[in-house]
Amino acid sequence: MSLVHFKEVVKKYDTTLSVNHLSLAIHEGEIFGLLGPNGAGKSTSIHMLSGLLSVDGGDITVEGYSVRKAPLEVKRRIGLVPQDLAIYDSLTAAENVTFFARLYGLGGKLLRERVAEALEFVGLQDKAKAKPGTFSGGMKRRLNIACAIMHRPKLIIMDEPTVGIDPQSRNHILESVRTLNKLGSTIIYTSHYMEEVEAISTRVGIMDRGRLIVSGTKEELRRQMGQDEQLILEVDRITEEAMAEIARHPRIKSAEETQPRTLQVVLEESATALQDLLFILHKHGIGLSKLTRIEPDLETLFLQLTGRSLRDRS
Ligand SMILES: Nc1ncnc2c1ncn2[C@@H]1O[C@H](COP(=O)(O)OP(=O)(O)OP(=O)(O)O)[C@@H](O)[C@H]1O
Repeated sequence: MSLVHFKEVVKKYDTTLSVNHLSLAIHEGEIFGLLGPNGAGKSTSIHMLSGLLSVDGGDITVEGYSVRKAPLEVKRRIGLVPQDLAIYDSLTAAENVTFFARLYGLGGKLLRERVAEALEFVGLQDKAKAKPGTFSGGMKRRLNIACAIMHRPKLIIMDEPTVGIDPQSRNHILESVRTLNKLGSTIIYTSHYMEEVEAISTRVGIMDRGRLIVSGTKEELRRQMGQDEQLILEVDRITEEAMAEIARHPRIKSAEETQPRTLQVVLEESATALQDLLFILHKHGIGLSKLTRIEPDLETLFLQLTGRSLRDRS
C-alpha cells in the first residue's frame, strides 16, 4: 500500500521549476532512497512533503491526507531529520528532545519515557545532561535524529544525514535507519552518496533537474541498465593502430586509455565482442596482464540516462 503520493508536484523559484511535475509513490515499510546530484530537487521535494515549503502545483498525500488541505494530519505522521542541524546549543541533549516532544503534544510520564527511549536509541543516553556544544558532528546528527523520532512517526525523512561525519557515527546512523524500519517506520532517505543509497534502500528513485528519471528496486534498475559490459584491461603497451581497429569494431561501443597501459572498454554483450577484442590485441602484439569486469552500479545508470556523471557533481 502506498503511504506517500506525490502527484504532479511543482515548485517554482522565479521562472525555474526546481521540482518539475514530480509523481512518485512510496509504499509502507520501504526504505526509499532518493538519489540525485546537488540541486536535483531532493530537499525541495521533502520540504514540501514535510510542510516546510508550499506546493505550487499538484499535491502530496500521506495516508490519504493532503499537505494542502490537512497539513497537521500530515505533520503528525512525519519525523524530519533535516540536512541542517535543528538543535539548540544552549539546551542539554535531553532538553532538546523534550522541546520537540512538547511540540508534538507529549507530556508527563510518556514524554519522559519517550525522551529517554530516543536518546538511548541514538546511543546518547550517557550524554542526556550534556550540551551539544561539546558534541562531535556525528553526535549532533544523532541528537538531531532523536528529536525527529521521539513521537514514533510512521514516516521518517532523513535529508543527507551522513554528510560530513565520522565513519563511526555514519555506521551508527545507517544501523539506526535499518532498526527504525524494522520497528515499523517507512523511511525516505536522500543522499548524493550512491554507495550509501545502494546499501541501505529497498527501493531507489533518481532525481535530476526536478524530475524523477527512474525508480525501482535495485534489481529492477540493474535490468534497466541494459546488457553492456564494462571492462578494464591492463596491457604491456598500446598502439594507435590497435586503438583505431578497436574503435572501428561494430560491437565495441567505446575504448579509452584512462591511464598509461590501461584501457577502459565498453562492449555490447555478445559472444564474439570480447573474443574479437582479444584477437585485435594479439594481432598487434599487445600482451594482456589483467582483465577486470566492472559491475554496473547506479552511477552507470545515471550516466546512461543523462549523459552526465552523478559523482562529478556531488
Ligand atoms: N530558496 C530558493 N530560491 C531559489 N532557488 C532555490 C531555492 N531553494 C532551492 N533552489 C533551487 O532549486 C533547485 C533544487 O534544489 P534542492 O536543494 O532541492 O536540490 P537537492 O537535490 O536537495 O540538492 P542538495 O543535494 O545540494 O541538497 C536548485 O537548482 C536550487 O538552486
